[in-house]
Parts: sequence; structure tokens; C-alpha cells
Amino acid sequence: MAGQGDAGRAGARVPRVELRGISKHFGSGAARVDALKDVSLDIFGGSVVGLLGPSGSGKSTLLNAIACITEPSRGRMRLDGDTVYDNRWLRPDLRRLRLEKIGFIFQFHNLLPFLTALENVRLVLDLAGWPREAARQRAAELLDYLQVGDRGQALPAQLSGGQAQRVAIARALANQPRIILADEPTAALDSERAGIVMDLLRGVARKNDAAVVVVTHDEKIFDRLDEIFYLRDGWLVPPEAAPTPPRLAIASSDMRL
Ligand SMILES: Nc1ncnc2c1ncn2[C@@H]1O[C@H](COP(=O)(O)OP(=O)(O)OP(=O)(O)O)[C@@H](O)[C@H]1O
Repeated sequence: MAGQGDAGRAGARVPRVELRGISKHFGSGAARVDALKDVSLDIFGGSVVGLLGPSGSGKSTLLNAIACITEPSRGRMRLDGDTVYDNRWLRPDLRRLRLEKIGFIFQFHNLLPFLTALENVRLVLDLAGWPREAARQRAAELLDYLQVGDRGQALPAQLSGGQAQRVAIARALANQPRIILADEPTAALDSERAGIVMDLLRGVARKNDAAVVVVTHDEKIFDRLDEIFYLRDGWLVPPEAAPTPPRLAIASSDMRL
């Protein structure tokens, strides 16, 4: 498994996500919860990795820390070779950082209901400062790529669940992020659509050399993950000690798309 401090195995490649000794606690005294304990890992471009573990094991906290939404309590985090956290945030504008580096896909699509599919995708590009025409073109191309180009003028309520999720993926990919974080992206989809979503994410990981990190309980997609990080009680469990859920094939660390 990549990560666990074995940077040599990946040669000179810079991990898209590099965590060293990341801990996070909430509350204090008797109410203190240690949600992440000394988590170190590397995630490289071109791979789709899963964050697995029982409920309450720290998966969402870890995903939100990587997304620069939740501030860790200590440790060091580099995104795309850029140290963004070293016992404190080093970048003053985390919103801009997220816009530059990260695409986020949620379980439910979270599209803005009063904007069309095309406008939802364009919004990200407008915020990132893309020129108007280039943004329109890119948004339309992405919707085409995700096979919902003909639904560009539809409002989210007029889309099927699978279509809405693809528009949400287009939005997450709009600014060509090198890190794509997905929280239960397939939980609301049937097997066929879940497979399509995972194939899309895999395609994007390969095409853009992006790291895709998926928090999931969804057994349907376990065999589509290149690598598994398993959390238990806030600790990252070494691969050899992680349980092997049914149908879960842990890929070799050398596997690349
Ligand atoms: N904002 C918060 N305040 C206090 N405790 C929190 C907060 N967020 C998470 N926790 C606690 O941190 C621990 C890890 O939570 P987290 O949501 O990261 O787990 P999870 O593995 O994502 O769980 P699930 O699979 O149920 O979503 C849990 O004990 C949770 O109650």
C-alpha cells in the first residue's frame, strides 16, 4: 500500500495528498472525542482509493480535513506538494485553496435547485475566475463527457438521481482539481449506476492524474477501488490487519490506472 511513509516506492512522484501525524479531537475534558489519531498516508494521482471503517471511525473527519473544511488538531498536510497545514493552517484563504485544488462530491448531489445543470457547473468556474465564454464551453463539454449534455437546461428537480449525480460530478471536476473527494457518492444509486459513477471517477483519475478519495460503506464498489485505507477508532489500520469485507479485493500498491 502506498502511504505509511514509504515515499521511495513511488519514486520521485509527489503525492496529491500527504498526511503526517494528523490528529483531530473534538471537545475537551470528559467530553473529548479523539476522532483521528496520528494518521499518516500518501495518495497519488491516477488512483481511486477508498476510506473504509465502521461508523464513527473517523472517515468523514479525515475527508473533511483533507478538504480543508475541518482543522486538524496537529500534524502536517501537503496537498499537491504544497504544505497547507503544519500544526496550523498555512494558507490564509482556505476557500480559494479548495477552489484551486479540490473537487467535492456528496452522497446527495447538493446542486443548487434554482440553477440549471449547466449553470450549476458554470458557477464553480465563475468563482474560479474563468472568462465567461470559456466557462460556458467547459461546462457544456463536461456535461457532454458525463453523458448529460442534453440536460443542460434542466433544473435539478427535473433530473433523475443518476443524472443529478453526474451533473454534480461535472461540477466537482469543472476546475480540473487534482484531488477529488467523494463522500458516499454511490450510496443513493443502484448497482449499474454506481458502477458507471466509479468508472467515470476512474477515467478522470487517469486522464487528469488526479487522486480520487471515496468514503464508502457501499459493498457494490469495493472491488473498484485501487487501494483501501481502513480506519478504526481514529487509527489507520495497517493493511495486513484490516478486515477484508466480502467481495473486497485489496489491490496491490503498484497498481496504477
Ligand atoms: N463536530 C463534531 N463534534 C464532536 N464530535 C464529532 C464531530 N464530528 C465528528 N465527531 C465524532 O468524531 C468521531 C468520528 O466521526 P466521523 O463522522 O468522522 O466518523 P465516520 O467514520 O465518518 O462515521 P459514519 O460512517 O457514521 O459517517 C465520532 O465519535 C463522532 O461522534
